[in-house]
Amino acid sequence: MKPLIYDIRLEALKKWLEENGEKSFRAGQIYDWLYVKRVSSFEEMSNLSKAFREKLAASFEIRGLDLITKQVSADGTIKFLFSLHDGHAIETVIMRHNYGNSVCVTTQVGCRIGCTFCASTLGGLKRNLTAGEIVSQVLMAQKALDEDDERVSHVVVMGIGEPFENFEALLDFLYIINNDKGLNIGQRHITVSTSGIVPKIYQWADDMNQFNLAISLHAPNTELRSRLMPINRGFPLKDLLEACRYYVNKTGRRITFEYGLFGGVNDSVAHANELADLIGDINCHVNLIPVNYVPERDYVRTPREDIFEFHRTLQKRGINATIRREHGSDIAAACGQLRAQHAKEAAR
Ligand SMILES: C[S@@+](CC[C@H](N)C(=O)[O-])C[C@H]1O[C@@H](n2cnc3c(N)ncnc32)[C@H](O)[C@@H]1O
Ligand code: SF4
Repeated sequence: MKPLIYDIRLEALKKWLEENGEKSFRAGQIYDWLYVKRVSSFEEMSNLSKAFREKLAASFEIRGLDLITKQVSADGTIKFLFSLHDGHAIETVIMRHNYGNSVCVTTQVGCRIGCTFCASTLGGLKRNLTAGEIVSQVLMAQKALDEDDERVSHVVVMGIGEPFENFEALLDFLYIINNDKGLNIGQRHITVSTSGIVPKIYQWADDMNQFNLAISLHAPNTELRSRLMPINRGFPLKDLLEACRYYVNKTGRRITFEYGLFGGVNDSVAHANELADLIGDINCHVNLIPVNYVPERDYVRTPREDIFEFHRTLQKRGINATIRREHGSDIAAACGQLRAQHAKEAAR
């Protein structure tokens, strides 16, 4: 099968052009058609010769994603369920903030990490997405925002899948959306979230130090974390935090810890104090996430007052923390939930 044109970094496209007897500056023109004018066929690239367009079409696909369904929430959140060329379904979300529009992208069809609270992992991992399939999600979101003359200003890699398990495609994706000849989304406006693949955190700190990093922490001690996230057995909390300290020291940047509040599991004042003891020496921000209900999982919500109490405890201990604003809470909000619902309906 031909690769997607959206899979290709600008430098790689220049190289391909040179190897195919074309001028490398054409790469910038192609990027402009793809990411600025956002055409959906090679024929529309009118400043390229017909023969050249045919050559491109013979080597690359320019296919977008097929929309299966779209849910629009009262707060403006839009959740898309897209179908890939092989029929797999993935989710992409646009969230509206006062500072801009952020898009949450999927990196894998499913996930093999097996966190006990997450809908994305219910059917295991089917396959990795290519860089172009991840880029296409941002493009589809941008095309939807074009209708309101708005732009995608931020990207969060927090959709279905573990991005650090699809590392090469992730890096290609990031370079493509960051390129100033294309979508030009600033590195500091892009956040990647990982469940804690420790060796990749070191690599990230060394090579990708202008992009934001978030860690799904969810527990203040290693026993509880192993119960919630089986990855903690392979990469225990102590090693994970050492990698986080390395990131902060190496980059001089703050790291984000995501901490889901699961009722009666990890949400007491004692847990908040234990968390403060654990991360108190790290330049960090804690994002408290009230658990999204997933029917297949039996976690329940922490009562509102207890969420505030947990937050206050962290703040009193000098930990920078916020409670995540809930986007689209009136629609299937938990990541992977729309896809899981779709799979159930298809099986009926
Ligand atoms: C779906 S994951 C994708 C990125 C990466 N695999 C990770 O775990 O960080 C994005 C975030 O959603 C959180 N999450 C997953 N299921 C959730 C649920 N039911 N309620 C609240 N947060 C959830 C994860 O812990 C993680 O912080
Ligand atoms: S939270 Fe992240 S790593 Fe864990 S199962 Fe869900 S997608 Fe995978």
